[in-house]
Amino acid sequence: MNQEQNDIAIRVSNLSKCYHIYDTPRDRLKQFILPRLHHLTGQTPRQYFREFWALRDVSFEVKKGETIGIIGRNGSGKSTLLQMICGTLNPTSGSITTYGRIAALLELGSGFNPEFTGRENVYMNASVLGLSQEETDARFDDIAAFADIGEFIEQPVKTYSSGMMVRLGFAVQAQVKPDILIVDEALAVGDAKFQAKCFDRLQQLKDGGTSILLVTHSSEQIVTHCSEAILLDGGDVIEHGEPRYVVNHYMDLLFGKERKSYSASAFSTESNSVEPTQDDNLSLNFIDDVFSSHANYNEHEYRWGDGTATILDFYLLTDNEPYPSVITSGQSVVLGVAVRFYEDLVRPILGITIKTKEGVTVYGVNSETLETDEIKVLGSKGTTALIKAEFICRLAPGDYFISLGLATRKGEEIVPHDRRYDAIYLQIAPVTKFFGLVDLGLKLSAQNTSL
Ligand SMILES: Nc1ncnc2c1ncn2[C@@H]1O[C@H](COP(=O)(O)OP(=O)(O)OP(=O)(O)O)[C@@H](O)[C@H]1O
Repeated sequence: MNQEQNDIAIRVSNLSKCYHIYDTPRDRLKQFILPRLHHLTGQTPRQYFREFWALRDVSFEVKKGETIGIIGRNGSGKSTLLQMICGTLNPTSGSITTYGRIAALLELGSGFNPEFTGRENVYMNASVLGLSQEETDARFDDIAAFADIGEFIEQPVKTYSSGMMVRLGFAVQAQVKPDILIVDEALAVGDAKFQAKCFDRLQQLKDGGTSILLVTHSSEQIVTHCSEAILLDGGDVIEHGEPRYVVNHYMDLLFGKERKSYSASAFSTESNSVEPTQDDNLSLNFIDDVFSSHANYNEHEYRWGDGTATILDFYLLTDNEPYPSVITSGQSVVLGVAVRFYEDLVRPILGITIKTKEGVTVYGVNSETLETDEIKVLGSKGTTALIKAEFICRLAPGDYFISLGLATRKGEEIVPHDRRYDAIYLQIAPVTKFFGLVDLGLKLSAQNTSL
């Protein structure tokens, strides 16, 4: 085995899965019988099924100790992919190579026999994973303690709640220290405390060199726990890379209008006579897209939209410091954005969201929720506008990103013109005043009441 192979835990190459869909059970029967008869008669057989490609030409590698998140809408092919990696489903074409012991936490309680007790299932599960009776004896107390389901460990699994099943399943899989651990959405069932315990355990496994494939609908889990993410849609890999970027794309699939590719020309600016404006001692450019030229710009921003209106520039100001490298909690912040409308747009909406670096939304508003009438009347073709947001920064120390979006409504649907996710980076300085996520400005008072 060469060095490169030593580093790899899973290699998936051009993997595809095609299901045969039969409209009626009779078609299935015909498909089974008739080709055999045609074989005897020498006729060309007819096909009685439709092909459905649940996964198409998927390739990626997972290195040792790496955690890769797989995200996608319902039916995008995530479970199909995991089942093929676990060996419970055969690929139509392509190949999978895995190195080391694989443990999988797939569908709820899938590895359990419902008639057996928790204890018996632990032994069965562990033996499937390659542990001897003695090895399981040695680990049993740890497994039971991790699952923390009390006396239920001696009861048949069919009496368990779904949460208990996941607890026991995860406890077994995690205690055998697999080389590869596959977790399919199962953790979503556990309560928050148990989830936190599982993620601690996943971190320990990761530190010990276990590679993890995590399938989840939770973008926060992907951003927090994964080093890379893969977005599946309709059986295709449509994004593979930095988790934050992939998750933003996923959010657009869920909530956005169908993604239109934005071309340079869509965002290119027509030359006109509008001059850069001075505001709060900062110049904003209303002609060229100079957004990315400023200090707080995040080059990993994720941008898309139809380009009929664009966010060309921004400024950020705290206590007269333009584009501050560090902001102190409690300072007032002014954010200005320059927008330009290339078409007539009715009632444009500007949205602003602040997220932690883990992708957790701390705060989000838009001009509709705030009922900002001045923004509603903007949007005439060829015009530009300065939109200003002001707030007191009450964020806890850490790294944050501001996302901006310019959209209009078409009935119930939102039409995104320019979305600039995670486009502006904020660093909040350490403070000793409070701990936690946000400064609520709590005031303490006391009075001596002793007689
Ligand atoms: N045995 C099967 N026969 C035919 N089609 C199938 C079969 N199993 C899955 N599919 C189809 O393949 C597609 C992918 O299914 P899969 O379960 O992998 O999606 P998923 O991304 O895991 O979805 P979810 O988030 O809902 O769990 C779906 O359209 C599903 O209907």
